Amino acid sequence: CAKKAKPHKDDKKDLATCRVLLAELETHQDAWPFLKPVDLKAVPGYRKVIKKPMDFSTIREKLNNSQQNNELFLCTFIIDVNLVFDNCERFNEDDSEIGRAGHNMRRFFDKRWTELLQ
Ligand SMILES: Cc1ncccc1N[C@@H](C)c1ccc2c(c1)OCCCO2
Repeated sequence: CAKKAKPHKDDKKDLATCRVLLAELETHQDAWPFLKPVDLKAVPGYRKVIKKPMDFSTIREKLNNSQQNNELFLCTFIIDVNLVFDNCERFNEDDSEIGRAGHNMRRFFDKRWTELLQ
C-alpha cells in the first residue's frame, strides 16, 4: 500500500478523491450497517470478537484530521475501509443481510478505488 501499484502522477488530488469515494460509500444503499460505530452494548459478542472496530463516520473523522503532506493518509484510508469489510466478514454469515451488504460494499469499493486511484 505504501508504494502505489502505479506511481500515481498527481498525489495532490488524492485527499479530495478519498472524500469523493467515502461519500459514495456512505450514500450506497447497502451502507446502513457501516455508517456509525457498532453499539458494543447492543450487539452481543462484538466487543470480544472484533479487535479493531471501524465504520464510515470514523473514517471521515480521520480523513478530516489528516494532512495532505502526511502521505500516509491514503494507505490509512484504504486500510480502514478494508477493516470495515473484514470485520463484517468475521462477524456476519455470508448468507445474512449484513454479510451480503458487506460483500456488495467491498465489491463496489474495489471497483471505484481502481477507477479513481490507480
Ligand atoms: C456492521 C455490523 N456488524 C455486525 C453487527 C452489527 C453491525 N452493524 C450495526 C450498525 C448494526 C446493524 C444492525 C442491527 C444492529 C446493529 O443493532 C442490533 C439489532 C440488529 O440490528
